[in-house]
Amino acid sequence: MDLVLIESLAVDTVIGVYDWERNITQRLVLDLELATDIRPAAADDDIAQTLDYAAISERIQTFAAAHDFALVETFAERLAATLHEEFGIAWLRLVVRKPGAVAAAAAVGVSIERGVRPGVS
Ligand SMILES: Nc1nc2c(c(=O)[nH]1)N=C([C@H](O)[C@@H](O)CO)CN2
Repeated sequence: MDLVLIESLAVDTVIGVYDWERNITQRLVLDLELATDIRPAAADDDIAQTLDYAAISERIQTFAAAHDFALVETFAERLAATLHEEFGIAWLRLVVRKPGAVAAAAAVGVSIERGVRPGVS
């Protein structure tokens, strides 16, 4: 299985369960592994035959700006569904980190895998 990678993508969004978090934006940092077969794109040297990490990164930015979830769990789940629907991604791993949320930790967050890994039944 091949992967397109997006690492340490910083997005700003309204996120949090506490009252003081509802009127500010905070930074989330995302890592994504996106399953695809890169061979057709490589054979033809054609961006149209692969997952465009620039376009996906831009979509994630607009997603973050448009939503105001309480939980990072909800952010992750809804973003995974959006990327699956709009880009036809068969399988992905998404890590959402919220730096600074816990002072003693470098970051806290969630990691999810969604979809069916190509070649695995
Ligand atoms: N599992 C989670 N725990 C907590 C979350 C969360 O989104 N998922 N959020 C908070 C607060 O918003 C916190 O990040 C504020 O610093 C607490 N626990």
